Amino acid sequence: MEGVNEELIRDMMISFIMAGRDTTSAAMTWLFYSLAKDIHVEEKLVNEISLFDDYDYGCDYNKMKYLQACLCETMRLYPPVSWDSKHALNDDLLPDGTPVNAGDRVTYFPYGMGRMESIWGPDRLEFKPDRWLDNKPDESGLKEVSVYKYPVFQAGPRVCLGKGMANVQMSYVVGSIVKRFEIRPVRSGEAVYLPSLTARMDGGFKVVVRKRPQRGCDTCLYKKINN
Ligand code: HEM
Repeated sequence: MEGVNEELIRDMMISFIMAGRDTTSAAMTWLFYSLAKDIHVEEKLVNEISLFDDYDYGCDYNKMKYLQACLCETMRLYPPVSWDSKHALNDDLLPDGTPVNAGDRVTYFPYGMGRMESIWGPDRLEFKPDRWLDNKPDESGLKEVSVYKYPVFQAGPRVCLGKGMANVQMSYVVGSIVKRFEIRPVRSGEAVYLPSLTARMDGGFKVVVRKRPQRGCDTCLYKKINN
């Protein structure tokens, strides 16, 4: 492509493919895997999804609290970006006094942080979307968790530019699929998390897909309740 900067094209392709595609597909793979392992969580999610129209999954995704909680919990245990490094240009001092010298590599580790007892408590290794729900009767949101404790999308000035879009995409795809189909793994046993630039499931996720009995959800109870 004459006159077009090849490095720019390369960088944009990396952004499209790695930043925008491999991350969301990895997160959804682990979500389908986690739902198949815990049918109570799956049942609760199907109940919530059946209150919404297909159209709402993308537009009103942040009203679907349990779906958001399932996505957060999946990415806590299986972050699409398991670690990431930066190189210091100049000497610096971290807020806790740790010196960083020019050229040093500093790595943050979402996979490790997602499994730390000091952050998530003794049940840190369990898949429990409820831990994200704010159950105060007057508020219906998700708990506020500092992005510095949960750096799945990075934090600060270089936070993921596609975070909002990723949530819309994943809510739409997961909502549409879970509403219609049951996904069950072909293999039994624990899947293996393969950390890489974007993390994958070893061998992929081979599944059997069955049509789910419909619950008359197209009447969109959510709108009826709220109008
Ligand atoms: C679950 C999905 C996603 C996760 C977990 C995720 C995670 C991350 C992380 C950890 C970074 C920081 C990387 C670094 O500091 O080097 C990042 C950066 C970025 N992400 Fe995402 N991402 C996701 C989806 C997306 C999507 C869908 C897009 C675009 C449509 C996107 C676009 C970007 C871009 C452009 C950056 C670079 C931002 C910068 O350096 O200023 N991401 N993402």
